[in-house]
Amino acid sequence: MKILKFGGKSLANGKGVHTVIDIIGDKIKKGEKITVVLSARGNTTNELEEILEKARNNEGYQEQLKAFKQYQVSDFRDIAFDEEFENLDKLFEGVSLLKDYSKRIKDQVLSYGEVMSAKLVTQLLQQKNIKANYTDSRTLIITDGQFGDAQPLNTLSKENVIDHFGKYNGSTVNVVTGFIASNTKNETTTLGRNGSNYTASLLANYLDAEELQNFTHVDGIYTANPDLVPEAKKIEKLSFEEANELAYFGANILHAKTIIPLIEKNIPLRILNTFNDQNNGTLITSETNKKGIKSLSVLDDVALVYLEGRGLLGKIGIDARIFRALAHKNISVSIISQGSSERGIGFVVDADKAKEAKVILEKEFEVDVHQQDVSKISIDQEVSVISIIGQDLSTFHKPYNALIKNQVVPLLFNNTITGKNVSLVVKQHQLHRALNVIHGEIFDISKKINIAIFGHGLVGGTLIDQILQSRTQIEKRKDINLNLFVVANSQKVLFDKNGVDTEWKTKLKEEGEPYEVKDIIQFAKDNHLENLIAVDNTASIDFTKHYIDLVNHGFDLVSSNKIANTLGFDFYKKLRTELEENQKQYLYETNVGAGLPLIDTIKLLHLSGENITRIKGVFSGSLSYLFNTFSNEERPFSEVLQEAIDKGFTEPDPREDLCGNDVGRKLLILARELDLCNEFEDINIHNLIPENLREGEVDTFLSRLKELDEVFQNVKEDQKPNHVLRYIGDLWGDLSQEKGNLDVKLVSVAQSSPLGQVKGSDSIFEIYTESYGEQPIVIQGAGAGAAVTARGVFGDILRLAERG
Ligand SMILES: NC(=O)C1=CN([C@@H]2O[C@H](COP(=O)(O)OP(=O)(O)OC[C@H]3O[C@@H](n4cnc5c(N)ncnc54)[C@H](O)[C@@H]3O)[C@@H](O)[C@H]2O)C=CC1
Ligand SMILES: N[C@@H](CC=O)C(=O)O
Repeated sequence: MKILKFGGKSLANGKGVHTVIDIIGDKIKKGEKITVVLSARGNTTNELEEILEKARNNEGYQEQLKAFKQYQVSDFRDIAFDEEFENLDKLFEGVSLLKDYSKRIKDQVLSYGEVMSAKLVTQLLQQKNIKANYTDSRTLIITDGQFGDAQPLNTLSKENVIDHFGKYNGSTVNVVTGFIASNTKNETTTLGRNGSNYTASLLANYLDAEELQNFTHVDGIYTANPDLVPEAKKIEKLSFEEANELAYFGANILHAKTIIPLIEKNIPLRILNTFNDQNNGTLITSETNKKGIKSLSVLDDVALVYLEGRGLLGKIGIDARIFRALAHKNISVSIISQGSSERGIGFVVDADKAKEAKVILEKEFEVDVHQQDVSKISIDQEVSVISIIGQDLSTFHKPYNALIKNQVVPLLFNNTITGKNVSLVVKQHQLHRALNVIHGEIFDISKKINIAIFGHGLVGGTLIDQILQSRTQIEKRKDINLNLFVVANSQKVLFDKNGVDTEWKTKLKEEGEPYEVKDIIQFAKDNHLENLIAVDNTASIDFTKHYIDLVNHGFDLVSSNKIANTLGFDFYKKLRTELEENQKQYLYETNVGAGLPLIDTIKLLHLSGENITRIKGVFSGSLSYLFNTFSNEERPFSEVLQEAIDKGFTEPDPREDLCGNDVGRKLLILARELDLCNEFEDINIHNLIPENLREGEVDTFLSRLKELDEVFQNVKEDQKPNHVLRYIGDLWGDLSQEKGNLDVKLVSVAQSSPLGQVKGSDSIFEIYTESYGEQPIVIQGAGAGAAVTARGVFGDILRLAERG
């Protein structure tokens, strides 16, 4: 025989009950032998509890009671619950007169939920000519007298069940009330919340059932609650042991006690979806699967209790006193953690017991507090417990590190020695993010990286397109899901927590809204987004002022913008301190040489102790293009300059290139990589712009480019034969001192020299070191351009994503 158990949501008005009747009908038609166990319908139990509370508090419960009755019959006009309604009326009236109720009365009130549910389904089955027998479990399951959480007396209950099914179970379906039972005085008791599952597993055990099918409103057990973790996946198979852990740690689809009667008889449990007949659900059996981590589960109605004191050190019996005092008041403790110094112990209790627990402990340790042996007994109500079921401690560093990187620092953690489970207590407001971070880290699914792009001009716009084009491939190859949740310019932002698509430009125009950077931080927080990266593709000094705030709110930084690295040395240091404190990273490979691997190379050489003695070269892609072309071709300077601008080689304001600032910045960035403390003012810069063109709007400057022609034609003609112009950066001097010499200048070099040979928009960097002597390491290649720069920024994003 199979036991079919249907939960409240499966039995709700509308599609619910009728689908249940169809499922039962189909099974009967196929000749399957079944017993049906039912919960109360929809929200019935909660409603009854609320009405009871209102009755006690004299709050006027009549209206809610009326609506409750209507709900029970509204979809079924020919079903009468006169007797049940009359009894409920009397009970509530009594409670409102007494202004109080006992647990015994509460059990009586709640029992009507299951009674009406089972009566209704029995009658509906009978109307379909299916032989059904309403079975009140109070005549079968006998318990102790603990109202609200009664324990079954197995021998008696088993006898009753076998006897009943012996009499009534031929071709008739017994429709049994879940959750309710009775004590030996024939008073109604209940088996605790989710007790219907327990009823079903007790029946399965007593009747040696072939399978227990638990019909719910979800497709099975997931790797995490899909409401909190969108990437959660259904688990096909679980062992009883794992299911037991899940049940304990809050997967309320299972009742903790449910599993034990099934394990005893090795009866498989299948979790199914009433509303999806196409799915096999999750099968729970005694078979263990060695594959590892199974699921994340959450307890969120809990509080953390913490007892601390120097005088506890080495004192015997402290823990015993804590647990005895709490047990005495029936307060159950879970997740315990104690430091080896024994100076403090933290543990978790149900949230509604926390204050009581504190009072009990304050009383128990009154003398110890007085003697200053105990300094603090505190509670934190705003916590949740996450349990990683199947987590081995040997790989626990992965989710743990990911949490820290995402600014979730667990308050406490503990593991089981035999099972593979680790539980973490986290702040409640961090639960959502923590779950997604751990889930992304431990399961075989892609890790989501949430990226905010600031600036979508030449570089930023190209980057967005490159990411959107490659993200599917990257997800396949690297299990990394690049989610662009923000695209912003200086005026507007487009938010999409699921990631913008190729229509981002139009959407930003039409749906973009004015913003401040703090709105983006708040959006990430509100949507519990993890693995955050802010990408700066602006040329704005204003935006760099937000770097520290972003870092403090959990963002890593990637930047093509050179400004932040070339502001005052104090800011440079402060940013790095904040990054270190927050365990965040800042990557800016494109700051020098666009997509060329220059900064990384310099960093590695320096870190490995290689003494860099000089760095020299053509640092600017735009000025390289300008002087390479101008030196070799007989064309006006302004025409070639306009070409460099049109090709996207120059800064948004090309005067930044021509005045030498851009090369100066690059030189300073490299100097600072070598731990030199130079400031921007230390750079000797040869400004190429005649003084009369330096001030004013960029458009005015662009309209006067021709005024540069004569100046540069003269410079070109003043050179020695076979010489060409190059605009170079040079970092030299004793680089072991606090500061180096930084020069930016226009030089004339022999065409046959390495610098003279540079072509197109190539940059060339000669790195002189002690080991390499006179022969420098040379890095050469495209030093500017939107595509190569965006690719470099993309590389930095992937580096961060992989480091996780
Ligand atoms: N073009 C190249 O070859 C290379 C450029 N870079 C750097 O890349 C950065 C971007 O350059 P382009 O794309 O050429 O500039 P662009 O002028 O085309 O784009 C800049 C974007 O930033 C936005 N923006 C400006 N201020 C902002 C703010 N406060 N907040 C948000 N957005 C803001 C603008 O609305 C615009 O969308 C610059 O810092 C440049 O130095 C770095 C290496 C090479
Ligand atoms: N304007 C810059 C762009 C790269 O940093 C250059 O020309 O090199």
